[in-house]
Amino acid sequence: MAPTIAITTNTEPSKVTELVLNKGFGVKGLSESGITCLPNQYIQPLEERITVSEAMPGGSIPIIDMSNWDDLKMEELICDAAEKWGFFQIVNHGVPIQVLEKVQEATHRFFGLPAEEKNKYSKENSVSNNVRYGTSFTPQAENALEWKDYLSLFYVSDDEASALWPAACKDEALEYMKKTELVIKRLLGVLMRRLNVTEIAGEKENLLIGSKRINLNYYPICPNPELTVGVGRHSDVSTLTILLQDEIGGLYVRVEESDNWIHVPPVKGSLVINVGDALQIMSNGRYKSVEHRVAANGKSERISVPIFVNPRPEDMICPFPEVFAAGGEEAIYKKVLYSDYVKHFFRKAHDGKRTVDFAKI
Ligand SMILES: COc1cc(/C=C/C(=O)SCCNC(=O)CCNC(=O)[C@H](O)C(C)(C)COP(=O)(O)OP(=O)(O)OC[C@H]2O[C@@H](n3cnc4c(N)ncnc43)[C@H](O)[C@@H]2OP(=O)(O)O)ccc1O
Ligand SMILES: O=C(O)CCC(=O)C(=O)O
Ligand SMILES: [Fe+2]
Repeated sequence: MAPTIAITTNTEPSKVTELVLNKGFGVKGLSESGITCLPNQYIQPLEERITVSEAMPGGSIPIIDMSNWDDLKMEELICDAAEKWGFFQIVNHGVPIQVLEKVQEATHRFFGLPAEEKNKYSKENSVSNNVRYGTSFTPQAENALEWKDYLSLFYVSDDEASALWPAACKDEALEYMKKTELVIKRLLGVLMRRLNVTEIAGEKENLLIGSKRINLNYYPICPNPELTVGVGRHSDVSTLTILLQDEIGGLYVRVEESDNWIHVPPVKGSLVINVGDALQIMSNGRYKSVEHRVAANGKSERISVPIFVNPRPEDMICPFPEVFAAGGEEAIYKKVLYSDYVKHFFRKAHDGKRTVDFAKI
């Protein structure tokens, strides 16, 4: 049910916070309350807004067909894309389309629940830190809020997921995680070969795929999309992110340290893959964890479902020794405890690539 309070640009910030955060309506509740203009705390500074003029026309991140695993050309395309763009899309990846559609339906089902149901999983109310319903990114640290609600699920075991994840989405989220396991291992196998890492087992397996987090992102219709963002510029802190987006579009990726951004067009049945900070660190900067952001939309709601594949929280991460096999290359990142790295990321507002400076020598 939509909240009954009338919200305008000048509604007292505390009233907006009460509704969105404390009562758990999220920005979805704001959007459905009938607001016709954006409350002040969502207005982003000019330099953070997404303008079409910055978007590079014509260019595109690679779309890679994965139907033939023995194809050496495919391996080259994957590694080249991870080095140059940090982003690519995959098609014919082996994850059944029904699994993708079901997790999208489940995402709509979860966000369609009444606010008091969703709010049982807020930071304050959730029985576990591994299940969290929230809004924006880090509302307590942000000067301007972002137009997004999310549910974040940290995977520990099937039993824990069964017991703690919301019934509206747990089976579908788990199935999506399971059915993407093979393609994740294959992608990492390919990426590791170029770094002279021949086997993903033992410690390497922990460092590359030791933990997983799945987020369900919901971007409601926004009354002034040009004044705010769905997600601000950031790079993921994962090893690799597997992202399922719907048909709406709005994800932009920074082009090689320029001020240009490129749109990632929705391709039915595809998955968007991006390198995260942990892999940038472990590859000593060879693979790029690239800034990306999401525009708000004035006409349609949008959902996306990223799986963040990560080291385990207790792992120390640093460049793999194999990367230096050829000699002559110096380490540019030091050893950091992965959970310290993630906490550093979560405790500040989105600020683009500066998170990785935390691990710079
Ligand atoms: C939300 O919008 C987002 C999210 C993203 C995410 C991009 C990613 O790459 S996520 C992948 C991150 N990697 C992992 O989760 C695996 C490793 N996990 C860990 O190290 C730990 O589980 C932990 C995440 C550090 C949490 O450990 P815990 O001991 O429970 O620590 P806390 O003290 O409770 O939390 C630390 C700090 O982080 C905040 N936080 C925790 N979980 C989340 C979450 N799911 N979403 C947002 N924030 C979270 C928590 O509030 C704490 O901050 P305080 O200020 O309260 O101390 C990309 C873009 C987006 O827009
Ligand atoms: O919604 C999207 O397309 C991307 C979301 C994202 O970057 C994230 O959740 O880390
Ligand atoms: Fe991201």
